[in-house]
Amino acid sequence: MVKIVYVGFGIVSQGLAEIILRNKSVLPLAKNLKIQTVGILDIMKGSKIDANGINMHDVLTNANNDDYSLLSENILDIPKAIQEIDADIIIEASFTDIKTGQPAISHIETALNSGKHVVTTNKGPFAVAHEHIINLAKLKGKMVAIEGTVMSGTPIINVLNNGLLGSDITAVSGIMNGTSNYILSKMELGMSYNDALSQAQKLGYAEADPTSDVEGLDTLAKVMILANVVFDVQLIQEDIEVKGISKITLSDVKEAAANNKRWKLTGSVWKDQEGMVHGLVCPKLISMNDSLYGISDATNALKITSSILGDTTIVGAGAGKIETGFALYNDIISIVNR
Ligand SMILES: NC(=O)C1=CN([C@@H]2O[C@H](COP(=O)(O)OP(=O)(O)OC[C@H]3O[C@@H](n4cnc5c(N)ncnc54)[C@H](OP(=O)(O)O)[C@@H]3O)[C@@H](O)[C@H]2O)C=CC1
Ligand SMILES: N[C@@H](CC=O)C(=O)O
Repeated sequence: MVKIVYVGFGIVSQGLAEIILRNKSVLPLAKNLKIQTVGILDIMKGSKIDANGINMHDVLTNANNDDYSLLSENILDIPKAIQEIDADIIIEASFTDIKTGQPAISHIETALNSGKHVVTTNKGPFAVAHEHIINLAKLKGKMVAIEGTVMSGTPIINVLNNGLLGSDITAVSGIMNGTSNYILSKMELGMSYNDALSQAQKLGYAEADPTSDVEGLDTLAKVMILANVVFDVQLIQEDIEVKGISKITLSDVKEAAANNKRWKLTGSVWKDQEGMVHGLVCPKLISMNDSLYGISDATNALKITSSILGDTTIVGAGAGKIETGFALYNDIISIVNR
């Protein structure tokens, strides 16, 4: 039995819960182990702890009607609850704060210090405190899995950490925010910026504060995570030029289309000839012959440049409930199978 606890029970956590229920709580490829949810800790929606297992079918059925009355415990000290609960894995899916990484950093530290593994989609901690958390996990002999922090359920962190080990990567660049790509794609069809943004919110792609998506901060967080994962370098936010898509108008999009081009919000991280690592976030006009041209809606695409393989491009889901829930699910299986 693998006992899990959700910290933050929003879209992504509910996506994971749905996948687990679909598979009748049995983990495939993991010796048919059962997953049992022993806690849900959400500061706004409410909490519930049950050492015998929470009935997730009922919780999710209610959540689909925006009813969280089953989460009837009012737990305000989330780190204390994480510390005290008897569980194997903490699912950290509270909101991303790219400036401080909090409160997620304290959730993760508490989980590791109290002997629990962590799987998370929260970008803040790994944009600003990657080395600290990985070192703490090593010290405690626990695992921290972060596949969903970049490109949701599309494997990229695992590819960088395993599949491309030793390939001498020099750059990673592309589209890494689903919301802004969705907005720009819909604007190409004539939809207004505001209508496209509210659709992206309804579909579960946007951050709790979507300013982060449209002003490029979410892409910045991913650029900083990639700098840590690929180059082992902690970039400073203030050193990275960041420009979002909020100033791109319908007429800009039409004009680009008339010239067979498309606007895309791009992020890049690369190592220069002196070995210095740089990051950049900005919208770019993409031509028809560029592989990013056909990447539409919430799909993302990242080109990894390495001296051994040249360019390796990964295309796939960049955001969404089930897509991101899957990243957590996959990380849980990896931990159980290790
Ligand atoms: N949605 C997506 O496609 C993706 C999301 N992510 C990341 O995954 C995480 C979760 O995203 P998502 O589910 O969409 O976001 P949601 O806003 O839907 O869910 C986050 C939940 O955490 C709750 N919460 C806020 N603060 C705390 C806290 N201190 N302790 C416990 N719970 C808290 C929120 O309450 P309330 O809303 O009531 O304030 C909300 O229920 C975010 O960090 C996001 O950046 C990563 C990849 C893709
Ligand atoms: N808000 C983000 C969610 C995934 O990281 C996005 O739109 O890409």
